[in-house]
Amino acid sequence: MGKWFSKNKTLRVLMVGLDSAGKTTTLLKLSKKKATETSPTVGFNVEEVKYGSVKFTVWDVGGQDKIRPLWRHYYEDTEAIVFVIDSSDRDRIDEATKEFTSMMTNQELKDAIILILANKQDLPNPMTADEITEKLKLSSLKDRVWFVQTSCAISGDGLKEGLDWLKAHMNKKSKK
Ligand SMILES: Nc1nc2c(ncn2[C@@H]2O[C@H](COP(=O)(O)OP(=O)(O)OP(=O)(O)O)[C@@H](O)[C@H]2O)c(=O)[nH]1
Ligand SMILES: [Mg+2]
Repeated sequence: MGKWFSKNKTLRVLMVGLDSAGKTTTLLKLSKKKATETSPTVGFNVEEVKYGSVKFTVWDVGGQDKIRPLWRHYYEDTEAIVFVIDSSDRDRIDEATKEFTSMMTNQELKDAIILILANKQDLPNPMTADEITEKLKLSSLKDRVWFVQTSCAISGDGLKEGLDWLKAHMNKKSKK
């Protein structure tokens, strides 16, 4: 139990999802860096995000299809996955589901909690949290702790709620 109760625990968070979902924009917003125009991530970005008494180390990995095989190199010791979705992109939700489902079979991630960010809620007619829950087949996941949070990475709407959820559930996990 020791490490979970230590005061200054840093939580390792891995942020993945299809290209252009809004991962880097989310990271910039969380780290309060000046939001600049992002370009597609080739490789990764990492930032320490301080949130109240908790520190998160957030890894943001590029999501273009050719570099998705690199995601797995970041799995080790990941305590939380943040899977970011462009909620306005109905054409690519099946592709997102495929990547998500395949990730879920990886043993290294079996204990990681899962926050889905249903991002780009500011665009017209976005998929709702319920629709995304259904598309990603989240209810069929066994023994996983997951949650869908709607967000807009540009305004920051929903990001605080996402961090609150991560914080609450990582603590809960520790009390098992
Ligand atoms: N309208 C809107 N646009 C967003 C939002 N989040 C990100 N974007 C835009 O979407 C585009 C892609 O955002 P990125 O953060 O670079 O996407 P990414 O997931 O890091 O993409 P890769 O690095 O290629 O994997 C940029 O033009 C962002 O400004 C959002 O919540 N709403
Ligand atoms: Mg990026």
